[in-house]
Amino acid sequence: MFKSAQAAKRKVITFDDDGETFARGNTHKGEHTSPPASTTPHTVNGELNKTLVKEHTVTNTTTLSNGSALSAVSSASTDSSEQQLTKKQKRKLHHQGDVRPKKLANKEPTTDAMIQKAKSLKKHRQSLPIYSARDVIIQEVKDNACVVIVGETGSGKTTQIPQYLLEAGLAAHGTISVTQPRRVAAINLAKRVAEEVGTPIGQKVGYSIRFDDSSSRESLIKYMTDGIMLRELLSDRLLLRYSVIILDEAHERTLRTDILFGMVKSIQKQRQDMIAKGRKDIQPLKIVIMSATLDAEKFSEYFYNAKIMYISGRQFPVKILNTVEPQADYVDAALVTAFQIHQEEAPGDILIFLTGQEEIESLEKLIEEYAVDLPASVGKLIPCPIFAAQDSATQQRIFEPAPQGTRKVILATNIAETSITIPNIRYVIDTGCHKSRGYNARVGIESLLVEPISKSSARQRMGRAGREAPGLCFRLYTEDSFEMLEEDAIPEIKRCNLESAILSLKATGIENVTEFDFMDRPSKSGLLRSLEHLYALEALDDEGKLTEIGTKMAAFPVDPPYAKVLLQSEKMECTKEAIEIIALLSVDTIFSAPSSKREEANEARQKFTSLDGDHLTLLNTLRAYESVKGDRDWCRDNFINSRHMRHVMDVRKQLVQFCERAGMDPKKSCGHDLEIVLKCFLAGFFQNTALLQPDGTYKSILGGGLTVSIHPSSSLFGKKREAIMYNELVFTTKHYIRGVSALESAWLSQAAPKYFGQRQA
Ligand SMILES: Nc1ncnc2c1ncn2[C@@H]1O[C@H](COP(=O)(O)OP(=O)(O)OP(=O)(O)O)[C@@H](O)[C@H]1O
Repeated sequence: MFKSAQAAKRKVITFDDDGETFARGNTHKGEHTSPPASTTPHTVNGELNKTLVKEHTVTNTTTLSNGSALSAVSSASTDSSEQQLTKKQKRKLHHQGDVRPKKLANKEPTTDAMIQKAKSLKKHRQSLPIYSARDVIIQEVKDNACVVIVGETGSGKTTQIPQYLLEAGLAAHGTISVTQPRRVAAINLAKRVAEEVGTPIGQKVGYSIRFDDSSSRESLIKYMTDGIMLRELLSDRLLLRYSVIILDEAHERTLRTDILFGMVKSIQKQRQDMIAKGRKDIQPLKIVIMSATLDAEKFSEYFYNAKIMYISGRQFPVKILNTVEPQADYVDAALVTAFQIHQEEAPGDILIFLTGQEEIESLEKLIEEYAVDLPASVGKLIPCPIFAAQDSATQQRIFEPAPQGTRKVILATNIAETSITIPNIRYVIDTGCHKSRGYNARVGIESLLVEPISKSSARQRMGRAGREAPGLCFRLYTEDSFEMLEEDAIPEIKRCNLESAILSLKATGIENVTEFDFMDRPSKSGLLRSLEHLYALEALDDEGKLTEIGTKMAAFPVDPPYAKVLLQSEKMECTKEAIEIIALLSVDTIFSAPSSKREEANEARQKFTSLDGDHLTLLNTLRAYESVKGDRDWCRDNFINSRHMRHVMDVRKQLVQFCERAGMDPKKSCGHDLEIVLKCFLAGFFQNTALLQPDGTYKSILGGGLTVSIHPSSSLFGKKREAIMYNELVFTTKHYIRGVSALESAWLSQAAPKYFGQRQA
């Protein structure tokens, strides 16, 4: 690796300049080429933005593609749907346009500035490729119970379609909800659409993510994570407050989205049946499935042969450049490429896709180190990390503009891969890798391994450029390697722990989860293992029915073992401490340890370290933090991440509310008798235990006695205790455990007599 910016400059990565340019439409090689973005003035307006409606032959499909004005409608079916929109009907639509916004108009504190901003964005909205398909989309959604929409990244699906449906009156009987797999997307899309609508966030347009609800009963468009939608199902089994549910980024096939597919499909049917039986108080539910990279036929089939609409056309071209040679070290290659771009390409920020926090932080340091040597004429290069373990406020920093004369380089995991528009991104560097979560149902162990991404992911990554101007996408792998990638990732439901999902299904009244209408069936062993664990947690009874404990557990916004801890804490009179520790565990870590000051940081941490392990160490730290009222200087001096601590306080507040709602007293404390807290955690984590072996290693109780290693970040790293409990076991380079505390082995059978009794039998 090079040691200075000059050296960085000398080392060069060669990219194949014959790379295709994705000027529009789908992403098949060679289909839509145009000259390199950097050398071609983009001739998008007036050509690429136009949208043609034409018939797709085989299935019940409408293709909306580039090349001609909307008036050049050629298909019989879409012809008629467009022609059906006569002036009179258009007026009617306009007239129908939602009665509620009018009522709201008086109440909303819409400022002139907001209205002006919305006006200025109107032109942009109308320049989006999707705009010329507006009326057809509205008509198709009105005419069909379910529609699948496939449109190029950046074409305007996520921000525009909900607004079109709102404008067409489809929120008259309920909110239009848009689900997102990631919270950062939910927040930013809502903010953008609120701006476009011209109202403050949280009113007409809102969002809801775990521990942060910025929506109201008056919200007509609501962006939310798929997890929140599942939670809402617990209190509104027919999702009656929604008139339209848009399941966005459906290609991601997260576990929760897959469960939602089945749930909304069934809810739509139930509502239809009720209406057929004459229920005047029930309205039909519309379902829209969206993505840029989707196996549309499969989704259509699942949703009763739903109508498919293809919308092609992207705003700006993105040229793809593959490396000529495979890269042995993609982090190094990303570093070199970033400096190459910075020194040779036109202004515009860079977005690099990496696999995880550690990699991001190490590249951040390298960039900072080398950027110091850059000549003044080049301007600064400022790294800006984003990964899932950050709190939402930290994640928002990537959206802040870089100071004038500097260039921002965002270092992201695949958290930034779909949905979001990060202003000023012109260059994407795709390492071609991500961390993929796996689950071995036989032994019940999760793994997190670096693996190649799918073609679909590569296209989404590329699509983060070309949203405000032409872009370049540097793929740090060869074109042949791209061709060898899988088309789509394996759905999470086939490779994940299913406990949360099963608990949600049971809590919404689905007794026999094995017969649930899954789009892709999870493995039998995965289902059985999760059912067994829920039984051991006493969430299910001998017949697999949800118990009272299980019902209560499902109401908490945390994974089943944590929910069990909260419930147990009431009996053991340590709810205060249980809430606090769970809140502390909700962030990746509350400690900061810059590599240049690692020793100092370790020393500072000793002050809070408990001999009993991480749970009580965290609690000690919280107590110290509270005693100084969260003073920032104190945090800095003690290497505590103050942002993460504020997030912890926020989560604590929310958990307190959940406990109160469940009729518990969140102030119940065990005082100084902290052994009780560890016993309480054991009620949820009795399976996550390991025993010390004569050779000094630890063997897990789960998975037939695996050798597990305490993670170096744990306060028990290198320590020997008779028995230990952990919150997390993940296979990376070895079986690492995190969130570790010491136990007495005698506590085990007391904590879960059912489980340990069975095992001994
Ligand atoms: N926060 C924002 N700031 C600036 N421009 C934005 C923002 N959000 C959206 N846009 C603009 O609106 C366009 C459409 O964005 P939208 O998210 O609706 O596209 P999409 O088709 O859903 O893309 P994807 O498939 O990548 O999610 C973007 O290309 C960009 O030009």
